[in-house]
Order: sequence, then structure tokens, then C-alpha cells
Amino acid sequence: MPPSAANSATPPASQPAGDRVMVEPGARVKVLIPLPLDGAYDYRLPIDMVAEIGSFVVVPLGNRLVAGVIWGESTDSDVPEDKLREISGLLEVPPLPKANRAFVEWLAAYYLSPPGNVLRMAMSVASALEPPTTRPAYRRADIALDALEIRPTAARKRVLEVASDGFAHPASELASMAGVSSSVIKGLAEAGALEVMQVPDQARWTPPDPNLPGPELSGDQKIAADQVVAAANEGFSVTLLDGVTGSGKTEVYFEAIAATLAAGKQVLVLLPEIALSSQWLARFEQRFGAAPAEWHSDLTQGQRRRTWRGIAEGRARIVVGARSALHLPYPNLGLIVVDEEHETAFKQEDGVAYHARDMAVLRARLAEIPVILVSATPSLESLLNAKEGRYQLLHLPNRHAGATMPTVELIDITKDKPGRQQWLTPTLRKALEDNLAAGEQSLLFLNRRGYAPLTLCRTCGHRLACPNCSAWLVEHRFTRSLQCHHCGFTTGVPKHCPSCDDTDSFAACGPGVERMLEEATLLLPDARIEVVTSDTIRGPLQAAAFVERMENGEIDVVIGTQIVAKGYHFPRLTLVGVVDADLGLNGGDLRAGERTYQLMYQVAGRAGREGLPGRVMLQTASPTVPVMQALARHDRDGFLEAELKMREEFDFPPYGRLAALIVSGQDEGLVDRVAQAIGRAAPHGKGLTVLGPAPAPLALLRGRYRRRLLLKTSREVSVQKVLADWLGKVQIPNPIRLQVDVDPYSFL
Ligand SMILES: Nc1ncnc2c1ncn2[C@@H]1O[C@H](COP(=O)(O)OP(=O)(O)OP(=O)(O)O)[C@@H](O)[C@H]1O
Ligand SMILES: [Zn+2]
Repeated sequence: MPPSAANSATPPASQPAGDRVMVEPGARVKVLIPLPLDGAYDYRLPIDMVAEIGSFVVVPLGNRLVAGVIWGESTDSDVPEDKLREISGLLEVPPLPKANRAFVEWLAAYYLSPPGNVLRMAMSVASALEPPTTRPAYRRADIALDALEIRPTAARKRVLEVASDGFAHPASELASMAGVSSSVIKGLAEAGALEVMQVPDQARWTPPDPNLPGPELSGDQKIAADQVVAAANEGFSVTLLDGVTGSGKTEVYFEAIAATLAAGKQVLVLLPEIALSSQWLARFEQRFGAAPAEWHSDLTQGQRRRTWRGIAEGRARIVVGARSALHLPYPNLGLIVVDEEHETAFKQEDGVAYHARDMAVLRARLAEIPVILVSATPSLESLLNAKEGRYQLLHLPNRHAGATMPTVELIDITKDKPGRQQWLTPTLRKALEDNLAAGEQSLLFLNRRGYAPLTLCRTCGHRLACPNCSAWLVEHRFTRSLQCHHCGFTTGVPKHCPSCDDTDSFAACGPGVERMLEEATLLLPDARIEVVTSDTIRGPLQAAAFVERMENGEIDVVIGTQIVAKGYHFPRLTLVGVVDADLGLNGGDLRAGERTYQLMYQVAGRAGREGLPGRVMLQTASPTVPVMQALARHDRDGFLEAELKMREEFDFPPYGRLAALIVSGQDEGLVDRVAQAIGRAAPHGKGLTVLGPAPAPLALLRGRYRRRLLLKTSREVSVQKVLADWLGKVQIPNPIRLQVDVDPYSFL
């Protein structure tokens, strides 16, 4: 397909002219720099520089030059005239759009973060700000093949054929279009059959075609699709698309995407694990005839640079990405979709701790565009918003094409006991055997990487722990190592116990996926079994290859962690066995029940998605607890109602508000003193409670001691104001770090 031909069909989207404000030459302006400074700094715009608010510029800071953004005119400057420095250069990039600038400010204020730190997320690709460069590209030269001095091999003929479309293609693109190696291109160029020219080094996306027909929608799907299409291009709104697994939620929001694209606007789709989303990408391409621009951590630096610019220049119409895609400079964003909105992967824990779902709603409000939140197991936050009328709620109660929901059986492991050093109950073992005999696929789910979560000395009971973290080391047999899953510390299994010096005295305790592989292999010696975790699937290519093996029926049993629990659609996968359904309940934080429900429901939702009925077995030691009962009875709403009620009673989110303070440093005594000083300055008043300081559950992490405080407020209280007043009263000495986590999800 000739990308450049399609490219010229529609003019690039750009920021509405009304949003652009020029700056007077010579004026004083505020420039925000992507560093943790306390605000924007004053500079002068040189009289010969034409710039606007949002322009990317280079400014002197101390004795170096840094990139920044003109944030506004400076009206309250107290920098004396002779101290004011000039902007030293204007960068050749479209200005940061108004909605993006407002987003930076709101996000910074909400999470009490320096705005420069938030801007840094928008400017994450430094090279994208450099002047555009060129790269060589090739097209068919006007010379007959038999006039050349090289042999006309099949590969060469193919290249010349695809290179005859009238456009110049980079060597890699031409090679992949013709299915040959780059050396073939090089040879043809040297022989004069291909003409080389310099073209701008930019990505080209075929614009998706919103007019291609989608599938015929079912009655419920059609009702939902009509609503999201009606909301498209109509200003700010939030829609919660709540439908059971396999109900066709993706098809429904594709309709809203089509309507937005047809209006010439950009679309952003946030997925929790984009690297694992090859099936989603294939469906998108099938529906819209073109691939979306992708944004995630597996891109190369060159891809990031080209994608960033393509978005800023409005050439990338549809972006699918991880949470960081929210910060990109869309000049003409028309719709945001957050798929699997309940996923905690949307919460960023490092740096600026923000929640991408919540910020997607904010971004949509600032840009006055719709946002669609999608899930089979919506978060209580979103459900309450829908219940109270702030979000529009759409329901898809049935699976597509008459596929039924899987049956869910609870297996009480205290009665139906696994054998010695085994973790599968006789019932689940039998089901696995039967399913294999029937030629259908099974999934064994265990959210634990490695072989065993704990290794201890049989002689003295010593447990092998991470030297940098308060955590046990996890044995990984595939790599013959012990690993800390918090800091990445890795070591070999010691010969002698470090405590009693006994030899070869270590025993593995508890199962991880690698250990389940042993058990499953003994049980099903003829089955093709594969372990799927972040250790075995290391990027989008490996994930896509796994999907292909599943689709081709090359795998009988998958043993996997949460990376296989969601999104996938494998028609022949009919049995899901959860090895330890209680695992997530043990930590006991406020969302443990909600999260266990979501994860179990999602993994169960992988079973029986087409003609073949599905069967789910949850192994549990507590079959009577509400979450297990709700799963077995398919009583999601009853469970969520009860959860909501409990949260309301204790004034927990989504009713009350929380903010966590984490004090950390290498000097434990100093960490304690600072944490206590923060505790002494704690606010009092109606609707406010402060818990702690107390050692964090991960009291040592990456060599830093950690203490936590938790602020709990009623809904009417402004958490930001309370925190700002509170933290304004304490001095944090330099080696100590204070992390503020508004609306925390992790309590470790
Ligand atoms: N109207 C339709 N016509 C044809 N196929 C459909 C239709 N609706 C859904 N499907 C197919 O049914 C399957 C499930 O749909 P989809 O993946 O959109 O469901 P979902 O609700 O997003 O599921 P999950 O929450 O489990 O990810 C897909 O293979 C999809 O292509
Ligand atoms: Zn560690």
C-alpha cells in the first residue's frame, strides 16, 4: 500500500486557530522548563523572534541551555530589567497546544507535583525537538531491468515492482514491502535500478478509513454504539461502557472512533499493556484499513521521535498507547478511550504518581471532548460516578453471537486436597485431562513468577531475603537464580546456608508458574505446555508469536500470570483453572476484594468465548467469602453493591479520599525523625484523620528505609489544600525523599 499517496488525501489536523496567542516581540514571558523547579521563569522574547504561547524554545539556565515552553506573558515579574535573560532560540516544532498546557497545570496541582515534572512527561523525547532531518529513500529509476549488469532475480524483481509506485521509500520500508533483506536494495541502487533521494525523516501513517464497514452490530451493541456516536464531536462527556467479557465492547467503541476520525480529529486509545495487544492491533487494522501509531516503552528512540512529531504535527490520527501517551502534544484531539479502565497498570507509582484513567477524564474535560471508559469489571470509582449521574452508563449484558458465560466452580482445597508437594486438586487434574482429551485448550492461572516464592533452610529455618528490600528472594529455575521482584537483585542459589552453614539444605516453599509446569508435565506428559509470564514474553514480538501459537492450536495448556488474564480471545480455550484464588486477598488492602473479583472475573472471561462452552475452576481455601460466592453465582452487581456499602460506611474511596506520604532515605534514624516531625505537624479538624507514621510493609526498598503516613478525609475536604498547608510546615532535609501519593493504590 503506498503510504504517501493516502497521506496527501487529507490535510493534517491542527490546533484551532482561536486557541493560538502570539507574543509581542520584546515582551517578558514565563518559560516553563521540564525540571522540578517551583514554577515558570521569566525571560525576554528577542525583538526579532516570532513566537506564541506554547512555543518550544531554548533558554539559558545557569550556565547551560535547556529546552522549555513559553507558558504565558509575564505580568507579575520582579526580575529587574538588567537581570532578565533572553530566549536564545525557537525550536522547529508546533507549539504545545492550549489543552496540553492546561493539563500540565491541573495535573501538577492535583498531585502536588512541580509543573516542570509534569511537563517533562510531555517532553520525554528530547530529540523530537531537534530540527527535522532527512534520510535516504529509493524509487524505481527510469531504466529497463535487462539494460542493467545484474541478474534479474525474483527478489530483485519484487523490489522493482513495489518501488514503481511513484514514491520514494526508505530502504527498510522497501525491503519489508518486498519481503527481502536491505542488501538487495543496496545492490539495486548501486546498479542504478533504484534512484536515491533525501526525504524528511518522518513516520508516515496511512490515515485510518472511518468509512469502511464495521461488523453488523447486535441489538444491545447498536444501542450502545448509537449513544457513543451521538456523544462524539459533542463536547465533554464521560461514558462508562460496562459489558461482560466477550460482549463486543471493542466493536462498540470502534464506532465512536470512526465518527471522530470522520470529523478529522485525532483519537487516543489507552490500553493497560499495549505490548501484549497484538490481537487488538490486528482488529483495528482490519476495521480501519490502517495501523494506529503506537506509544509504549518498547519503541526505539527513532520511533519515539518520529511518533512524537507525527502526533504534534497532526499526521498521526489515531494513537494507541500506555498511560504515558496521555501527555503527548495532540493539536486536535477529539476522543479518548480508556480500555480496561479498572486496571491498576494505569496508576503510575514512580515520579509523578498519577492515575491515567482519572487524568484522561481531566484531559477530556480541558479539551472539551468525550471520553469512554471501558471494562467488564469497572472500578468502584467509575461505578459510583455513573450511579451519581456524572458518567453516562452503557450496558452490554450478553456475550456476542449467543456465546454463554462460563460456569464457575469453587474447589475447596481443604476438602478436595492436592497430593504432597502438589497444588492441583484431583478435580482440576481430572478436568485438565478431560479437556486435553477433547482437544481443547486450558489455562492454568497463577499470579506468581518463578519457581517458588520462598526458599528456606530445612536445618535452621533461615529464609533467603533480599539484602536491599524487605522481601523474600524468589527462586527462578529457568535462569537458575534467586531474584528480588522489587529491586531486581539477582544471585545464585547458595551452596551453604548463610545462617547455619549446612550444605544443600534449602527447600522451595510454595508454587510459582515454573513449579506448576513440573506438576502439569507429570500429569499431562503428552501435552504441549507453555509458561507465559513477563520473564518468557519479553516484548510485542514474543507476545504476538504466543498469540499465533495459541490461535494455530500449537499449545494445549498455558500456565500464566496476569499477563494472560485479560483481553485475549482464543476460541478453543475452554478451561480456566485458578491455582490459588485467595492469593490477592492475603495482602488485605482496601481494594483487595475488588481487585480479586476483577482479576478472577477477567481470567474466567477467557474461557468459552465462541461456540465451545467454557468452564472455570477456582481453587480456594475460603469458598464462603463474599468475593468467591459472587464469582460462583455470577452476582457481580451484588458484590459491588456490598463493597460500595462497606466503603461508604468507613468513608473509604470512592466516598472518602486518601493521600499517602512516603518518607524514605538511607539513614534509618533520620527517616524516623523526619517522619515523626511530619506526624507532629499533621492537620486536625472535621473529616480529617492521619494514620502513622509507621514502617511501610516494604520497610526497606532498594536500600532505602521507608515510613508511611496516610491522610484520610471526607469527600468535601480539599485534599490538596490540606496537604499543601501541612507540608508547608515541615522542612525535609536533603537526603530524605518525601513522596506524595494522592489517591493511592499501593499501600506497600
Ligand atoms: N457485532 C459483531 N459482529 C461480529 N463479531 C463480533 C461482533 N461483536 C463482537 N464480535 C466478536 O466477538 C469477540 C468478542 O468481542 P470483543 O473483544 O469486542 O469483546 P469485549 O467485550 O471487548 O471483550 P473483553 O472484555 O473480554 O476483552 C471478538 O472476536 C469480536 O470480533
Ligand atoms: Zn530487593
